[in-house]
Formats: sequence, C-alpha cells, structure tokens
Amino acid sequence: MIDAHGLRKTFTTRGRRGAIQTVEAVRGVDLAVETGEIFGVLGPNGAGKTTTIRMLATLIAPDAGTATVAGHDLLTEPGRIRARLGYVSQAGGVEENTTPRAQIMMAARVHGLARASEATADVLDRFDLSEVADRPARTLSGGQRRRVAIALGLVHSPPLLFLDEPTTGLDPQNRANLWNRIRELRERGTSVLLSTHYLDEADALCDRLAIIDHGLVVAQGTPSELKREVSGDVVTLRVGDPEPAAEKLKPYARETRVDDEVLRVYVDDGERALPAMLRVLEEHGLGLTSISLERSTLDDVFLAKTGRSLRDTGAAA
Ligand SMILES: Nc1ncnc2c1ncn2[C@@H]1O[C@H](COP(=O)(O)OP(=O)(O)OP(=O)(O)O)[C@@H](O)[C@H]1O
Repeated sequence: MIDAHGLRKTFTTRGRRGAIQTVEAVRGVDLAVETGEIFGVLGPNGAGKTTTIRMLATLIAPDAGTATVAGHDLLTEPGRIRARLGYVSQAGGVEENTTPRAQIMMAARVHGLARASEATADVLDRFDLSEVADRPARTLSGGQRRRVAIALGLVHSPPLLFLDEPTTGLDPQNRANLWNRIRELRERGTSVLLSTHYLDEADALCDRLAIIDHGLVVAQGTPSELKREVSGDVVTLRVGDPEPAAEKLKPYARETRVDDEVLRVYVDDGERALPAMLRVLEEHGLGLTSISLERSTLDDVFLAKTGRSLRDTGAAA
C-alpha cells in the first residue's frame, strides 16, 4: 500500500530578528506498509512523524525521495493518490458550530459521492454517532469529536487512512474504544497508517511499526520482532536447587544467571518457552516455588536504538 524510499524534508523559517533557521524534520525515511495492516509510526515529539505522514498524504512535497502510495507515484500522480486516501490531522478539522451530519455530508459531496446522505448515515452509524449527529459539534465530548474527525476522513471509503496521533488527549476508555474502531477498519480491509508517541498503543494496536527519531527510522518490524531483536524476555524462577535447574534449562535460554536462590533465564520469547521450561523442571523433580515472566517493551527497543528512553523524552507511555 505504501513503499517509500529516502523521503526528506527540511523547513526553512525566519526567526524573530530575520535570521534564517532550517530544521531537518525528515532526513531519509524508508517505509513499507502492506495492504490491510495497521502500521504505526512511533516516536517522541518533534521526531518527524507528522511531516512524514503529510508527505505521504500528498499535503506537502518531499525535498527528496520517492514513494508509491495506494498504487500511484507520489511525485507524479498526487491527485490520484488523494482520491484513494483519508487523512485525519491531529487537530481533526471538525467545525465547532456545524453538526457532524452536515460536515460529513459536505465531505461526501466534495468527494463526489452519488449517495452522499446514505454514505453519511452509514459512517455515522459505524462510529456510534447517529444520536449526536444533529447537534453542533461544540456540544460533543472529546471522544465523540475524535470519532467525527475520523468519520470525515472515511466517508468516501478510501482503501488507505492516515491518522495523526488519533488518541492523544483521550481518556483510557475512549482510547480503548477508538482502538476497537481502528481494528474494525482493518477487518473491512482498510490499511491504516497512524502516528503515536504512546508505547502501549504501538504495541497493542499496530501490526507493524517504524520507530522514528530525529527524522530517521531507527527500527521497523512487528512489535514482537522488534522486542525479540533487542532484548528478549526474562523468566525469573525460585527453585530449591538453582544450579542444576539452570543446567537443564540452558537449551531454552540465551543465557542463565543464578543469584542466591533466584534463577534468571533470558529467552527470546517467554510466552512460548514457559510451558516447555515447566515440563523440564517437573520431569527432573526440581521443586519450583515461584515463577514470573517479564517481557521486554518497545521502550527497551527505543533505548537500545537511540540510547535514551522514550518515556524520558517527555512522550507519555
Ligand atoms: N512548517 C514547519 N516549519 C518549520 N518547522 C517545522 C514545520 N513543521 C514541522 N517542523 C519542525 O520539524 C520537526 C518535526 O516536526 P513533526 O511535526 O513532523 O514532528 P512529530 O514527530 O509529528 O511531533 P509531535 O509528536 O510533537 O507532533 C520539529 O522540529 C518541528 O518543529
């Protein structure tokens, strides 16, 4: 759905005293998004997420690089791409004094839909907005307003939807609700590219993701691939005699470590290794008092790739 190579964008602005400042917002981004997946661009504030999305959505022209988006060339066929995508900005583009129905209907007409009112009613229904559809948008809750913004981007049923930080500022319940709506989109075959600075969102919602920092992709893959690559999981066991237990568990481990009565087993995929490890301990009569599994997080990946924690960059986790 998206295949981008070497995208770059530098902004030039004039400071207060007229001095020219340049910001290299995106410094060579490669991205590949498959059809029908939820792809996340994860990074701290200012990493270049919005700029990347805006280039792929044909809203700003890249300084360098090439991309195919929804089957068309970004540089030579932006109009064709535009007809096949939906774009929801961070601000959302919802007009306070107009009703959701009127705004969505207008968007449907702009897209030239023959059955604009049916398409509007359908998208309002899918996003659980029918009951509030005829009130001015300013009277809606934050979660409802965000759903209106997404409905606006979706009324023409595009195969590709861009969502720029869709859940920022929402409470946990509204975030979970929106995650489910986004999953439903995937089930209908829509490809979704979203940006986020939430680690848990990237982990729980995205099929694959690119971690971006200072305008560069520092890692790309499924959440579990990325986590496995950098650190794997740790199984901590308390056993009567840890040394022989460590010996028996070596075939399952990258590394084992014994500290007093505690045995730590470093594995690639803890969830898979755990049943086999338990079987081995039982077979050899190595009495187990407790066992716990600590999984690595995407923050461990960010730390390994950039030398700092995403939590410490000021981004909420
Ligand atoms: N129009 C612009 N003019 C000048 N600088 C810009 C412009 N747009 C973005 N930038 C700068 O480019 C860098 C990347 O910004 P961008 O908005 O792409 O980051 P982001 O990862 O989306 O951040 P956030 O999570 O805060 O939205 C930042 O340093 C930003 O200040």
